[in-house]
Amino acid sequence: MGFMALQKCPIANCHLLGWQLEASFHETMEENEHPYTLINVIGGTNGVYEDHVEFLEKHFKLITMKEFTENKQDLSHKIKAIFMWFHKPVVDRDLLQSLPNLKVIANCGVGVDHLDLKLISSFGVKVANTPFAVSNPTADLGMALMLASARRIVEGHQIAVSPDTKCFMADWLGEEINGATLGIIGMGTIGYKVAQRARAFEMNILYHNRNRRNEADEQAVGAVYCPKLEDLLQGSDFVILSVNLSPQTQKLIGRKELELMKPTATLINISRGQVVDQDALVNALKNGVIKAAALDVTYPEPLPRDHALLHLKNVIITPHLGSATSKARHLMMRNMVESILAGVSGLPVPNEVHV
Ligand SMILES: O=CC(=O)O
Repeated sequence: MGFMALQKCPIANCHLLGWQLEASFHETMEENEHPYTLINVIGGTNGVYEDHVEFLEKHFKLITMKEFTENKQDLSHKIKAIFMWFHKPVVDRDLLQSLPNLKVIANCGVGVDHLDLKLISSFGVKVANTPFAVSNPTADLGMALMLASARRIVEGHQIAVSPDTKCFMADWLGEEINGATLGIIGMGTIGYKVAQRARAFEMNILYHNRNRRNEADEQAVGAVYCPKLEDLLQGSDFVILSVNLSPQTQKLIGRKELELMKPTATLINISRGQVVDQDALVNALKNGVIKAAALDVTYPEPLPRDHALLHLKNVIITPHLGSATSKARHLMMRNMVESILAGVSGLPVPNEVHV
């Protein structure tokens, strides 16, 4: 059944890895031994696919947080892995202390800012994430937000469907991204994939990153390194944020940075809401300091319904859709399953996140 579930998965190039791990896992498993996995919620409506649940259930007894909380004494020694789907369950010192045989936490998505990696590692537990599954769809979404904002697609839709619309306006204009300058803050895998896409749209590309990319990478997308963030902010028509959230990137874009941007510029955020000082952003958008913002992430998510960002005409907000494609979600699940199988078998954990 597990292998059938693998075959159903559309991500063909992962079959072998999954199968190998499955086979080696069996070799290390005692007859009838079942490592337990703590899983927060299962069921299609929560985005956990039934075929992957079947696959997990072949190897693990799945325990929900509710079951665990109700029967801690019996279960705590048996649990070897945590399947963390969209930041749940919350992993804190109390939970780690109550799971002495925990080996691995498989986290969906790339961001691990919700995990205390040092604390987890001090318990001898490994963490894995799913960076490759999310990078293409997140970069796509960055482009989609940039285009939607530049071409006023959301406003256009509202006009097209409004019962008050009698005729379409010839003077209702947006901007072209072709020939414009895109500043990419955070040139990791996602940032680089944004650059590849922007290159195809014939944009000029500036980037700012902790480390400069090698010359071949820069040349392949025509990206110019800006060691100083100010230079990127001053020179860009669109600024996209694709950094990890860390103490260094918290409120990286505040009032001072927004004031350095062109009054015609648009800020796009596909990283984490906390990278932007939202009060400063609201002021900048209200006062014409920058032209517009397109945000896939906010702080908190969702924003309170009376939050100013929800009521500004020059803002587009999507509900954290970066990895929200069926292809990405399947691949995330598969990668998590692979990491759990490896972690409980004492094999090197694919996509391990190091402290
Ligand atoms: O937010 C999405 C992720 O962390 O992958």
